[in-house]
Amino acid sequence: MINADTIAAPITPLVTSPVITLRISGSDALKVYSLMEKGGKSINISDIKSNYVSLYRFNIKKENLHDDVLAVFFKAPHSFTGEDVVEISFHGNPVLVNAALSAIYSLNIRPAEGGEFSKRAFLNGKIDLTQAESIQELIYAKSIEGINSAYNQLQGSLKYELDSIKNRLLKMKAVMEAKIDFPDEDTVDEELPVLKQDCENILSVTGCLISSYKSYRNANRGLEIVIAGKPNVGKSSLMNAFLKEERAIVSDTPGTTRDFIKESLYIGGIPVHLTDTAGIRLSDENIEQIGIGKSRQKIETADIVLLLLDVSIPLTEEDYNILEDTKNSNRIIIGNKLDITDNKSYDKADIYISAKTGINIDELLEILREKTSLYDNEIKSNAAAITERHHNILINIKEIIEKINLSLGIYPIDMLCIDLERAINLLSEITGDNYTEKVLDIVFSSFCIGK
Ligand SMILES: Nc1nc2c(c(=O)[nH]1)N(C=O)[C@@H](CNc1ccc(C(=O)N[C@@H](CCC(=O)O)C(=O)O)cc1)CN2
Ligand SMILES: Nc1nc2c(ncn2[C@@H]2O[C@H](COP(=O)(O)OP(=O)(O)OP(=O)(O)O)[C@@H](O)[C@H]2O)c(=O)[nH]1
Ligand SMILES: [Mg+2]
Repeated sequence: MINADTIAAPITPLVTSPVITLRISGSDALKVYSLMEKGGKSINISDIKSNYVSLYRFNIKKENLHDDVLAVFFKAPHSFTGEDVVEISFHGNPVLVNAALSAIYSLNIRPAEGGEFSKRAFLNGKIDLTQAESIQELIYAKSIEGINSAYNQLQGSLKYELDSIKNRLLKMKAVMEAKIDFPDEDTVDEELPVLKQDCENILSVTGCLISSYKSYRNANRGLEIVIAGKPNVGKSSLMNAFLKEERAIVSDTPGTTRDFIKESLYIGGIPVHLTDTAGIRLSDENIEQIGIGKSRQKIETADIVLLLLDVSIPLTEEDYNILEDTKNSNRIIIGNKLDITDNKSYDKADIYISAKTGINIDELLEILREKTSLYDNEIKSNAAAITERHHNILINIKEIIEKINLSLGIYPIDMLCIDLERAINLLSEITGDNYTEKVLDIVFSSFCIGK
C-alpha cells in the first residue's frame, strides 16, 4: 500500500439536502473521531468497530456548532480505497458541513482532489483502470442499457476479456521465442498455422470490443438523428410531431429554419438527440447559407438521417441532390404531406406520413425503434470498450496483430516478437498493469471531487 496523505471530501453534493456525507481516507482517518462524542463521552479509538454504523455528536469547537451524525469506519485494506476510511453523514446544511470540513482539515487532513479516492483504489490494487473508468460511466449513463453495461465493466468483464487476450499473446510470444532460441528445430512450419489461428481469434475478439464501443456510446450517450430535406417539406413539423409540442417554428415560407434545433427524447429506451436542420437549397443569402452548411455537416455525422420529401408536389433537382448526398447514410426516406395527395410524386420512400395531421407518425417511430434496438442488442454481450481511451488503444492493438498475421512466415520471427511485445504493453496500458502518471491523469482528471 502506498503511504499517502489523509484526504477528505464530500461524496454527496454539498448543497441543501436531507443528508450530506463526507469521506475521509488515509492512515490518519480515525483522527476525525476526536471531533465526535457519544453519550457525552469522548471516543476511545480502540473501541471503534469497523463496518458498523453508529450515531455520534459532532462538535465544531471554533463555531460552537454541533450536529448528530452517523459515522462508519472501514478498516484498511477492506475499504473502497484500500486505506482506512471513515464516512460521516450530517444533516444536509452546506454551511454546517463546510464548517465540519474546516475542523477536519485542521487535523492534518487535506481536501481530496477530483478522482483521488478512485485513484487510490487503483493504486492499492482494489480495482483496475477499466473498473475505475466504469465508475464514471455508471454515474453518467443515460439509459438502462448504458447503466447495465457500465456495471458489467465495474464487475471486471472488460478486464477479464483483456486479460484473456493478454494470456494468449503471451503464449504466442513464448512459442515465437522458443523459435528464436532454437532456430534449428524444424517446428516452424508446424507452429505457423497455430500462430495464425491465434491471430485470427484475437482479431475477432478485439474487433468485437472495438465495435462494442459505438454501441455502448449510443446506448449511453444517445443516437444523433437528423431531419434533412429541402425547404418547406415539413421538417420542423415532423420535429414538433415527435416532441408533441410546437417546438420549432413552422411556416409556409421556405427557409424558415435557419439554425438547427436540437431536442432529446427516448425511443425504445435509447436516448435520441433529434436535430431539425435548415432546408438545403441553393441560396444567395449569407445567413441561410451558413445554416445550410451546418445542415450538411450534421447529415454527415448523424447516426440516422430522416430524409423528408414533399410527395404532394413533383420532386425537384434539390430533392434528388439530397437523395444522392445521403445514399450512403443510415437513412429513412419519408414521403410527407400524405394528407393532401392521392398521387404521390415519389414511390420509393420507406414510409409515407403527414407531419401536420399525424398520419403514420407512430409507424415511423416503430421503424426507428427497430433501428435503435439494433444498437441495444449489441451491448448485451458483456465486455465492452466504454471509453475513447479503450477504443483507440484497441484499434492500435488490432492493427499490430493484423500486421503480425500477414507477416508470419514472411518476416523474421524476432521482428514479430517485438510487435507482439508492443501489443502486450498496450493491453497493460488499458487495464493499468503498466501505467504512467500521464495515463492516470487522463483517466482520473475527468472525475469529480469525492469520486
Ligand atoms: N456510502 C457509500 N456508498 C457507496 C460507496 C461508498 O464508497 N460509500 N461506493 C463507492 O463508490 C459505492 C459502493 N462501492 C464500494 C465498493 C467497495 C467498498 C469496500 O469497502 N470494499 C472493501 C470491503 C468489501 C466487503 O466488506 O465486502 C474491499 O473491497 O475490501 C465500499 C463501497 C456506491 N455506494
Ligand atoms: N398539408 C400538410 N402540410 C404540411 C405537412 N407538414 C408540413 N406542412 C406545411 O408545410 C409548410 C412548411 O412546414 P415546415 O415544417 O416549416 O417545413 P420545413 O421543412 O421545416 O421548412 P424550412 O424550415 O423552411 O426548411 C408549413 O406550412 C406546414 O404547415 C403535412 O404533413 N401536410
Ligand atoms: Mg423548418
